[in-house]
Amino acid sequence: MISVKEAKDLISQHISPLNPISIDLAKAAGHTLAVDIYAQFNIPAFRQSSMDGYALKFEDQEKELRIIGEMAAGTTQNITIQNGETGRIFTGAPLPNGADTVVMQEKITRSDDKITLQDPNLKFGLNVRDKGSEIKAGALAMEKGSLLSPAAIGFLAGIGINEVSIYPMPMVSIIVTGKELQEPGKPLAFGQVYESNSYSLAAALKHEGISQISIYEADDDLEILKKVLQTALESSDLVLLTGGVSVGDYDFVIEAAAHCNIKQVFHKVKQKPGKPLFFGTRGQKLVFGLPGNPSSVLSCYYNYVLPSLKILSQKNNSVTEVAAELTHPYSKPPGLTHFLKGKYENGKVTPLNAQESYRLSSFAQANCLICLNETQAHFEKGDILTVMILPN
Ligand SMILES: Nc1nc2c(c(=O)[nH]1)N[C@H]1C(S)=C(S)[C@@H](COP(=O)(O)OP(=O)(O)OC[C@H]3O[C@@H](n4cnc5c(N)ncnc54)[C@H](O)[C@@H]3O)O[C@H]1N2
Ligand code: MOO
Repeated sequence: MISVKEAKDLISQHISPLNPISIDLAKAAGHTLAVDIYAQFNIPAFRQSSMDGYALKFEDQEKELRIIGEMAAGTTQNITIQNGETGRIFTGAPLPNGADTVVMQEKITRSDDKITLQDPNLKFGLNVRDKGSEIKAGALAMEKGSLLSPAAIGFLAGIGINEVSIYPMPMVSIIVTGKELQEPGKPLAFGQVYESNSYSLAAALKHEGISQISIYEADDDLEILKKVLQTALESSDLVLLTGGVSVGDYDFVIEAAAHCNIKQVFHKVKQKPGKPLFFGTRGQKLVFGLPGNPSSVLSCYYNYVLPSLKILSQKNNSVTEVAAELTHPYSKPPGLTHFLKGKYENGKVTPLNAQESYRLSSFAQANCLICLNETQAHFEKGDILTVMILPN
């Protein structure tokens, strides 16, 4: 059995980013940019006013100025002003030729086609957005690796970009195994349990912006599982199986994976929950066999699957690790790393009740996983521990 660290290292050694694709800017939000983007144009493309007012030559500010025309936003024809002249102008409109400054309309007195200024704070170039002042043609607009946030999308649209090269999100298949599984909402017969792993996993994946998720059910039947796994592999970058990775007579994941030419990277990790975790690859495709207990599934998701998504999509999604002070003593046998469901607040962390891996009630209340190292058995109140803050 390998350690948690060895498992994490092995996973990262076997994953590379998905091949970038070009998509419409409008669909790119939440992705990571796969190339540097350079501005093609000066933005603004022309000198424009940032206020409703009057455009003038600054040197004329003391004079009475005659209005010789108007520039509205969107106008395609320019006017030219001479000394002693002004142009009525609106926010976003091009500056008339010859003008260098805009006075706000609140700061003038107008009579017929004449204005006089009362603006002691007027400066040369005031209320003018210079050509290229947002970005100059040829300048680096956004670096490869940047997150396409709403603001980034707006910025790129504003400099005329309509298509971007991004790292795609993986296409994911979830395969839940187990003859005992029943759909929530249906009556529960003797021996059945409600199927919850596909729900928690799909919710976690959607939280990361993954939308292409296929869910399959496979009975505890090797032939069915082989077929389902083969189908899932054909249409996915990442396959998450739950259940069937332990040593029971009906645990077929390892055998089905071998049959589907999945190269085993590891099986079993010195951890609780999630000891029988399996990880394998087929070419660029990744396969996780998550131990079926609902809490093991999620604990392994946050520890191994989420960091893998980060590499595939180049999106910074990882759980944050912080150091926190333990509020109560806690003991465990040495030999396995334990991940406890906990509550983190103001630098302190408290393990919750109901840590068993078949239970999710504590996980549903938790905001973190507390990492208890493999070799240590006793943890005292006040000990400083590593805590993984979970995404909401
Ligand atoms: N003799 C041993 N028995 C077990 C060992 C072991 O080392 N020796 N390991 C235990 C540990 S730890 C875990 S974790 C489980 C993992 O077993 P599997 O991955 O084979 O999972 P299953 O047996 O199929 O299911 C475990 C448990 O989870 C429930 N389950 C499964 N799928 C779902 C689902 N989609 N939704 C809700 N609940 C699910 C299932 O009914 C079982 O109760 O093995 C231990 N045994
Ligand atoms: O490792 Mo299992 O996940 O303890 O129940």
